[in-house]
Amino acid sequence: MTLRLDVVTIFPDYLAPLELSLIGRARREGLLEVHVHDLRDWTADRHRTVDDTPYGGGAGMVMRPEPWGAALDEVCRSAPGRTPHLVVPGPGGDPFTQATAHRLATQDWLVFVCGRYEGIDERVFEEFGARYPLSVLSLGDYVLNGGEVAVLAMTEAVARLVPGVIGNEASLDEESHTGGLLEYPVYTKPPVWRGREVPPVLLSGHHGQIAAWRQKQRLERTARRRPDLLEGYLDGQGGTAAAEG
Ligand SMILES: Nc1ncccc1[N+](=O)[O-]
Repeated sequence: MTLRLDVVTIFPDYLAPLELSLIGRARREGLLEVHVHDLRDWTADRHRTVDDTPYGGGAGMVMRPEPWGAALDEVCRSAPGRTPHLVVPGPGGDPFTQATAHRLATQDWLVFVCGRYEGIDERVFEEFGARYPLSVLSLGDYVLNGGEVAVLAMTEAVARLVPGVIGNEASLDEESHTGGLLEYPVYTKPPVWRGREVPPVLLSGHHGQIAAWRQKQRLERTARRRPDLLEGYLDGQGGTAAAEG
């Protein structure tokens, strides 16, 4: 079944890049179905108000529950036979990792809820979290002004895992975070550039030596930049990988 993505946002133009390149072609080829909705279409007042002052005081504005309720009631019923998995990007969410991307890529329908301002009235999450699977996910420990940028990142990470979306599936196997290590350095022509040579092993034609060199590079690079990942990888390998060097 084609993966369907719906996005509800007050800045639909922010999601225009989903029309381009990888995602755009996948949509045209029917591998993906993407619908972007303007939350303001579900407001009832002349000013199309989506926010209001926070109960309990404090700075900023909170997104009102009524427009979200009306929007998600309609959007979550727009694909009979499918169950929507709601995804709420937010700085307080569970970490969005490559494993998360793989998990979401197995769903057949993701509905992204893009909050702005200081967030969305909590009762929206209670209401829809009681009816559908709902995940609050974060790209990282920093604060963006809203969920749209995160949705672009998450949809790209998920969509490229859908079979057929990227031409060369083999390249998915050796990327960063596949298998728990960072990727090895890559080189192409010319063999010498500004006096800098390509590592000779890569020109040797010895595939076993090349694979060993690449694995060593992945371990060294991960140890240097992401020791946290290395720990997880070694646990998975029973801690022998480091000993092998
Ligand atoms: N970090 C974030 N800040 C605001 C909205 C969403 C976010 N995120 O990472 O998904």
